[in-house]
Amino acid sequence: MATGGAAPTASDAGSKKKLLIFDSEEDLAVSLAKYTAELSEKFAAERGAFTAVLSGGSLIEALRKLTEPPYLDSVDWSKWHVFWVDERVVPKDHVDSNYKLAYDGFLSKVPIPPGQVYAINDALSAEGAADDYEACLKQLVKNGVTSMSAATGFPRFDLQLLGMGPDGHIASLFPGHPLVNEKERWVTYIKDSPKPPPERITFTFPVINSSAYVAMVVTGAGKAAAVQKALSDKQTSSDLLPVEMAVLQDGEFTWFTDKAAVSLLQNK
Ligand SMILES: O=C(O)[C@H](O)[C@@H](O)[C@H](O)[C@H](O)COP(=O)(O)O
Repeated sequence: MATGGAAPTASDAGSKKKLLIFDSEEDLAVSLAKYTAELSEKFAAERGAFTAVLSGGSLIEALRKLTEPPYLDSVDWSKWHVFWVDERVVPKDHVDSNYKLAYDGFLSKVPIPPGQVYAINDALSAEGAADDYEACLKQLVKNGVTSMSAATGFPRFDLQLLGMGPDGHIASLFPGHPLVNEKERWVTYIKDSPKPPPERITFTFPVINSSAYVAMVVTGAGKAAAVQKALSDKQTSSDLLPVEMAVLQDGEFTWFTDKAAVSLLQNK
């Protein structure tokens, strides 16, 4: 059931998957800022750090309310540690860089200490950058900045803020690509991404699925078919879209959607 006004619809109450449907992208952005600020406060209090993972794409625009009052002043930005779930292997000032996208739209507007923003090493090859990023994560686990999941043996990020492509991909994990089956690596690379640019590094499913919280931010009619497949009651185990493989081991997964994105769902 869709709701009127700014109030979201929550289904699956009680389970660890939630579906929020907003009337507009503006309402979604307001709610996403509140959700993220509350988790930042929770983890800063509990562990003295907040590890936030960003994707590229439209997500960064959806985070814009965090750069405005009240959050600009009320969030303890000094506790934030920022990572990328995937990054294109291009220079950091390149128009395709997810770092540049996030910097221009979000990071340049909030006082996160620059040493706590973990961009890829853009001087390396895709393979080298993935190795380097994984080594950086291992160091941060040792330092206690990033938690480990006792259940999975993979790092447990506090919040992963993810988008989904119209084909159901998340991070740089694309439908039918062998990388979706990676079980050992924390970070890996792809040189034949169907979405340009072709060379990227990406978190693997074991890392995504070890998260404490995931916000899956999906808007627009172009995503409706993938949302329908992912959220319809008739789940099949074969031929899963990457977004359907995002199943948290011990965490809370929240879909932030708008009406267009859920327009093909029967039971809203
Ligand atoms: O580097 C990337 O390409 C992104 O991280 C990618 O995984 C993105 O999140 C989705 O493609 C959704 O992008 P949109 O929200 O722009 O559709």
